Amino acid sequence: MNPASDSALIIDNAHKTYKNGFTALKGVSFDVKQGEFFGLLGPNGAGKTTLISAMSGLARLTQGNISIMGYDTRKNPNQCRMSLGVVPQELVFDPFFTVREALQFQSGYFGIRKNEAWIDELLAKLNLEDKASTNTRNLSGGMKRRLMVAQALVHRPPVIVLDEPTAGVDVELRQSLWVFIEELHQQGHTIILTTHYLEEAQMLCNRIAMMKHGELVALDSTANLLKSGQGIRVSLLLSAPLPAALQKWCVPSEGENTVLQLDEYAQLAYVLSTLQYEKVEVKNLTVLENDLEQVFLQLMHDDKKGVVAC
Ligand SMILES: Nc1ncnc2c1ncn2[C@@H]1O[C@H](COP(=O)(O)OP(=O)(O)OP(=O)(O)O)[C@@H](O)[C@H]1O
Repeated sequence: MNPASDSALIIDNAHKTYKNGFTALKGVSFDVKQGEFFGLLGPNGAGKTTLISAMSGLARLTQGNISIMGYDTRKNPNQCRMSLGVVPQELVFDPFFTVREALQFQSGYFGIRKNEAWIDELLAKLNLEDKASTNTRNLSGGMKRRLMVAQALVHRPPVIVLDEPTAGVDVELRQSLWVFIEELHQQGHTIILTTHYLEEAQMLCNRIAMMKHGELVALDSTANLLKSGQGIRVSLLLSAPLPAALQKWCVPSEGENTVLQLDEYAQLAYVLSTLQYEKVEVKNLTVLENDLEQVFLQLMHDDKKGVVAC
């Protein structure tokens, strides 16, 4: 590690234009400190995987620099490779290996010979022990996903990037995966996570970057992003259907409650007086907390950029 750097990752003005002329990254810059649990969020096509590919050396930036644990990806590719473990989105395996062989092969790729103790630990932590001798082509999707996680960790990298690690993983496994990742985080690993499950990002990440069309549109602590959510949401249990005059604020919700998204508290007074006038009784009223999904949707539908504190 470069002792001068306390950053696990520095993205400096990253641009990427693919051969077909499409520009997927338009000058992205941010810094992830060592030990952070960092979220990289954005809708499909925002450029997250392109950025991760550039970190791991699979894609070359058209302009800009990336450094990992103080090492430049172009000047020190080997140190970067050793410092980084990427769990990719795509499930790719050599179908002729068993689970254990795949992990042994991956260890060899990093020049690590005696890795059995750590491989056993990874198999146990990821509930793959009884699949150690199973051929990778005979694993279920969720098991393959767990093997991808194990493969990314064979060299105990200080920086771990997880590109949608819970896609296609059932609830129980998802939870056990997060316990394990949280354990690695507690041990000092830097975790960078992309996910479309925003409640996971809200629960796990200390800081979050949001991307849209190859640009950063927000970068702040999770707490500050939650505070930045505009408007208020109220959940109402009503004695009769919502009057037509209030339908414009109604947002989809589960259960029998009606949820309204309002711009300001003054509108709540109007809602209550309209309900009273229409003789609709309010049996229960709850002001809902902002959640990351709401902030995300606001930012994605907003033309303004919300890039804030680093
Ligand atoms: N090899 C390529 N050649 C041309 N365009 C590409 C290539 N790879 C990706 N793109 C385009 O770059 C954009 C960003 O893609 P990328 O996979 O980085 O997005 P993403 O944020 O990871 O999306 P998702 O959430 O769907 O994984 C998309 O419009 C995609 O079609």
